[in-house]
Amino acid sequence: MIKRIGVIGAGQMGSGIAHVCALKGYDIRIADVDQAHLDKGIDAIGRNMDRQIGRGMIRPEDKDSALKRISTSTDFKQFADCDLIVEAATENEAVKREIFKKVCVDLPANVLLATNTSSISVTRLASVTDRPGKFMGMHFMNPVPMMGLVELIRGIATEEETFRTVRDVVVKLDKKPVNAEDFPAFIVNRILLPMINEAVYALYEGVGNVEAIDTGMKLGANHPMGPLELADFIGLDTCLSVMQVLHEGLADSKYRPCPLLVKYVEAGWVGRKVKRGFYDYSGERPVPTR
Ligand SMILES: NC(=O)c1ccc[n+]([C@@H]2O[C@H](COP(=O)([O-])OP(=O)(O)OC[C@H]3O[C@@H](n4cnc5c(N)ncnc54)[C@H](O)[C@@H]3O)[C@@H](O)[C@H]2O)c1
Repeated sequence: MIKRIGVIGAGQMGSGIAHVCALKGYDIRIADVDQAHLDKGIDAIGRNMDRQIGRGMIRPEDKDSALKRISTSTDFKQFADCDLIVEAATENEAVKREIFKKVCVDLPANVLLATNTSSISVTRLASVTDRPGKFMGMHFMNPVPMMGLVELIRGIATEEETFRTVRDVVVKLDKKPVNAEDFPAFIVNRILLPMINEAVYALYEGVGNVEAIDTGMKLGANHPMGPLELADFIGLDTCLSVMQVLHEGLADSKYRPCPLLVKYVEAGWVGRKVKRGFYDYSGERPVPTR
């Protein structure tokens, strides 16, 4: 039975996961590289809960009790009394491998580990831990409080009990679990990210400008967000990492990341989180950059 959940990474996904788990009564411990990232994550949780209060989805007292259930530290030792740890750090395999090696030091053997990776092999990440049987993929969607789906991915060694326990948590969070096999980018991003990459190619080749491409897909395909707006929301660094995993993992040129996407990431224009991506977010309204 899971009561206490550790979250590694206080970015948009880690803070979202902590948010929904705390509202459902789980005690939460969050870690990040420094206190500034942790404080930013806690601020985001508070702001997003205020938005839910404004929409009548939760009560102010729900926010207060959920925030009291969350603690933060840069030290992984805080996870010693957790039942499950969900890793939601930067989408970079080397970073995640280091985290999983480090978190296993002195961690009680019964603690389950999950990764929120968008694309990286769950089996490979599990292999650096001391407990591949107690490891699996738990892929939440962004923004976590709004999105109803969680992809569940078994690594080759994942034990049935691990899978059932993590699945129960997802159901308790009122999210719909779907099972995906451990192939690069699983189901949702295998389909979504090549579409986003294609939109960047359309921009790169001058088929349309940012506004035309996003309006085209919103009104022409009934998508709630245009692909470039969505890319900025996901984070262009994450989009590029997923395309690289698809390209390398499936060895098919159809997944080649668009050079313009690479350039934006090289420039540090990684989307909404830095106020600059395919749109400029520094003013009151997003302004297309091309
Ligand atoms: N952005 C999305 O739409 C989305 C959706 C689903 C899954 N994901 C996945 O979730 C994960 C996080 O993505 P995000 O969008 O929250 O990224 P983000 O850039 O918003 O946050 C990443 C956080 O990880 C922290 N971090 C980096 N190295 C760390 C370390 N060694 N120890 C502890 N913390 C560390 C960073 O400081 C940062 O706060 C990635 O694996 C990503 O692929 C993202």
